Amino acid sequence: MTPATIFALSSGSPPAAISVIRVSGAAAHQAGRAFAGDLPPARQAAVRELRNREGELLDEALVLRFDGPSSSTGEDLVEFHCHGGRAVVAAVLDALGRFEGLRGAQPGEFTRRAFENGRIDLTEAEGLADLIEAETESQRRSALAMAEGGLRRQIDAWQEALLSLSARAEAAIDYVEEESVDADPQLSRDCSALASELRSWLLRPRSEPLKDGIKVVIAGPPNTGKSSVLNALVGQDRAIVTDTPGTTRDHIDVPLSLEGVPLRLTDTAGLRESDEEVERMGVERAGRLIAMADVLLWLGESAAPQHPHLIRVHSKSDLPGRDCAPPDALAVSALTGRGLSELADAIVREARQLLPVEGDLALNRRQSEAIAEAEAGLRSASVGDDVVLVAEMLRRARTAFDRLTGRAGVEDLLDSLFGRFCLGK
Ligand SMILES: Nc1nc2c(c(=O)[nH]1)N(C=O)[C@@H](CNc1ccc(C(=O)N[C@@H](CCC(=O)O)C(=O)O)cc1)CN2
Ligand SMILES: Nc1nc2c(ncn2[C@@H]2O[C@H](COP(=O)(O)OP(=O)(O)OP(=O)(O)O)[C@@H](O)[C@H]2O)c(=O)[nH]1
Ligand SMILES: [Mg+2]
Repeated sequence: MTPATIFALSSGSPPAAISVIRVSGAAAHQAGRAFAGDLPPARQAAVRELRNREGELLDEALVLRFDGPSSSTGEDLVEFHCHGGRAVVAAVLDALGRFEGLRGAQPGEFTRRAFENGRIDLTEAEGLADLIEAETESQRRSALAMAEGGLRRQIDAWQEALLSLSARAEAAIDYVEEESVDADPQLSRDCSALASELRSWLLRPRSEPLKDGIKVVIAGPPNTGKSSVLNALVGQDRAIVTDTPGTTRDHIDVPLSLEGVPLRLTDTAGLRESDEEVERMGVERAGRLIAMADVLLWLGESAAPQHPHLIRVHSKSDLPGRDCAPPDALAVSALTGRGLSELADAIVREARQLLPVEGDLALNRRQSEAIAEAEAGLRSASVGDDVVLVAEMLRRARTAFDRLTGRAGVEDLLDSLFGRFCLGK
């Protein structure tokens, strides 16, 4: 059965200067012609009057036609670039809904069709979802590399290598018609080499920190100026500042992008023994947050906790007698702004070490798990002494890659992936 023809507003919510409405599916061209009079040649834009069934003019719009399979969905597709007024968009969507065989699209349904029609694989669809959610430069670059097939091409190369390993194993089986056939040592070595290549990919930083932000926690004794440093870095009065020690209780979380590096800054309660219950709870939380910090900013003179990414801050350096910072600390004043840009630089430097290297593809959890599965198959194949088992292990690795690209066994995850998209994508 041919899938329904779907339509949706693909651009942001009106009012807007222009709104793009897309129609994809077997009935798209017919509906487009009925709506716009006629359609321009494929991949060319033309201005058309859009009229409803009664002949009433709804809008003057730029119209684009794409002929499947050469379209983003792989189906026949029409785009209307309308004036972006609320009523215009509502009238155009309403008119489209009246055409036979057309229905409103679900979120992500255009992309899902692109996947189902083989225009993109699952890793590219994941990249597109991340691209639409990207808020920083590094997120954008990383998502785009995935969306335009960076990982897919790599997987294709691995699949090809696997296929030739499998062919060698199968050939050995066919050659000797015995129950058990000794493995070929060269084949074992080649399996092991491919397994090691996969391992090197698994050892790289993952993509999640790029999306969620590196956790930068500001901690230290009470009244050392932690909340003031947070406010100064963010450039906004987010945390309450008073001269009373113990002001901050609940932690304050602020997303922040510095030089395209995504961060989550957290201000915590000043650490001290307290008889007061709320403060004690705050201090407890601070302890947990310090333990989970990716980067720790430590304010105060007392011994800092052990941390692999520690930045010591000598705060209030504008005050008399606090002019000079210890050699391992940065002199900062939230009041005058002294040292703030050095502090920002230091944070960015530490955070970068925890993020994927620019230009390297970073894997998400699902992708890592599939590659780990393929690696396990290859490792077993490399130590297998019976070539029948070796062939079986290589098949297991191939299946893992098929799941990674969405060629097999992924029905369960399609709804959750495509549900991440906005309507019209
Ligand atoms: N107006 C508009 N802008 C858009 C999109 C869109 O659908 N409409 N896109 C939506 O994702 C993105 C662009 N991606 C696209 C990907 C493939 C094709 C496409 O027609 N591909 C054909 C033909 C390639 C060619 O020869 O130029 C193909 O691959 O066969 C179009 C857009 C972002 N901007
Ligand atoms: N002169 C000067 N005063 C500062 C500076 N930073 C903070 N202060 C003052 O120090 C006091 C405490 O600042 P906060 O930022 O609330 O300190 P805190 O570490 O968050 O304190 P708690 O939340 O109680 O742990 C306030 O009176 C601030 O105005 C600074 O750079 N220079
Ligand atoms: Mg505070």
